[in-house]
Amino acid sequence: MSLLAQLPLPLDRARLDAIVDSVSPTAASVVAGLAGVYLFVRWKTSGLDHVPAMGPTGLFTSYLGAQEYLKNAPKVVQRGYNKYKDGVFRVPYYDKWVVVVGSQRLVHDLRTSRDEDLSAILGFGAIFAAKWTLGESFVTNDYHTKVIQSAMTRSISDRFADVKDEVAHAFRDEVQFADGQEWVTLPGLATTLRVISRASNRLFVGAPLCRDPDYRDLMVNFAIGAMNSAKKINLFPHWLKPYAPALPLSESWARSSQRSRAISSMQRRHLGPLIEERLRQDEKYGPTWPDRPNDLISWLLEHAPPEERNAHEITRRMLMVNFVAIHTSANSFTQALFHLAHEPHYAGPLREELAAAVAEDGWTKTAMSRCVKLDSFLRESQRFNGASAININRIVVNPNGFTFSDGTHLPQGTFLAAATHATHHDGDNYTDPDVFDGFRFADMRGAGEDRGSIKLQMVAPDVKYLSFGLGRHACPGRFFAVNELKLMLAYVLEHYDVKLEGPERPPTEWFGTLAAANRFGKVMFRKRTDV
Ligand code: HEM
Repeated sequence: MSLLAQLPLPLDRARLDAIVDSVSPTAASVVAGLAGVYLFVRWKTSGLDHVPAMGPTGLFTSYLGAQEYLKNAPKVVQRGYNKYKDGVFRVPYYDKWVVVVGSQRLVHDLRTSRDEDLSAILGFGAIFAAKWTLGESFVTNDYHTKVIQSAMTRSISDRFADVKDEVAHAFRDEVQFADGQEWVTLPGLATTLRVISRASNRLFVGAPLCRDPDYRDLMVNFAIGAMNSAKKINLFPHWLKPYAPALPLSESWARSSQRSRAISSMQRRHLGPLIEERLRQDEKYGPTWPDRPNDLISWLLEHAPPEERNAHEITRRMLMVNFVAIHTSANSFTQALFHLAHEPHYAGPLREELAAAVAEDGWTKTAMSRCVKLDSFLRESQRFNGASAININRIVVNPNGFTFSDGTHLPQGTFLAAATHATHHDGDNYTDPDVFDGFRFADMRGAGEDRGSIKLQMVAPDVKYLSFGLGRHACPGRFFAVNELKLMLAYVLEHYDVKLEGPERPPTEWFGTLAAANRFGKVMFRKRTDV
């Protein structure tokens, strides 16, 4: 059976067969020859023979392992973790072996590693096939990360009221009741995506643009297109990746012409005039003119290298930031919403806590940080569901390789990651790890001084809680994300009762290593009468 024929995805078989049939015998021999050389080189040069493998390691048989991994990534990682929890093991991808770090001591080595040894941005770039989905500059200059860490995080308090206002408007627009209708049923993920995109963009570009349906659709479609394309491009070996976007197997969106069109539409129809006006004012008055908007456009312009201080490149950066912000947050919120709808008994204590915090501090960031149960509920949902079987993706860039504190050595070019899902479901780390316990972290924080401690808060990564990564490259957007998610859940709790249509919580959907909230899961909303 050919390798293409073995791809286990929802690919259109008829189209696939047509492509294979249309290839001439000469072209087929050339491709087969190249593939043979590639496989041989890949097999000989991985330099990972000392790392135990999950699945066959033969020249061709490792692809069967890759097929199995694509279908059952969390199970394969779990098997490796059960066996090699104190060390490392490797799992087969179609284009490489990935070394998975199980041991907490070695995960700590990841946390403290230097960029000269392990590259996070190259790891991130590989996962999202950034070269073909977001553009090369995402990897070559990640100044947007510094912007998020500094100006954006500093502005959360100042812009809190705006984001709260947008959350309220967005939910009111989404959850519409006909006359006399008691319950309204909505798709969880799609509804959340629209609310998150508005709330985030209230911070990024302000109103009314954040509400413009055309702007929102361009942003969300870019994010969805990039994600879907990355998943498919990563099924191809490195040498075929440049051609992958042109094949009918991958999203037409990933072709550079389509991507350029998406960026141009956003620039022409929405962001271009705003950015150009901002540049004109900056030129005239310097970067501190009165009423200069405190938003992402201003922050990016302050930090962009000179060659990127133009409408096209800033538009591209805005799309990149939306890409990293929207999917992750929407996924996290939808999972938490499914939990609340599945177990509505959590609503009472959460509402009580919220009412007390708001009575004390009003609708502020300080009030949100008082909501220990709300924080715990969201953190537990991220622990329980996660977004990936493995994360903290790194690539060894030091030509001398990377050596862990237990002496395990990995050569330059090795791709590695931590066993997030298995760590989150390890009975040594959490009591009853496979049970969703919304107030788990609130209970762990206790009632004394530790209650206010940052240690078990949602924003605080540690070796047992890896949803935001770890170390210097831990998610810089997490401070904003957590406040936004709390505001959204707080709004839902205050204004609606929620429940599911059926008895089962919509199961998480897996694509290879990536986990996502169920696309088809629905949530029912009822207006609360006592507010
Ligand atoms: C619940 C929502 C979110 C989750 C679960 C999440 C998760 C993550 C994870 C796992 C990483 C990789 C960390 C590592 O490798 O150690 C990451 C990196 C990153 N995230 Fe988030 N994220 C979220 C929201 C956001 C938001 C709202 C933004 C921007 C406003 C953002 C911007 C970024 C950026 C720029 C990086 C790359 C950091 C670097 O390479 O140094 N994220 N995120």
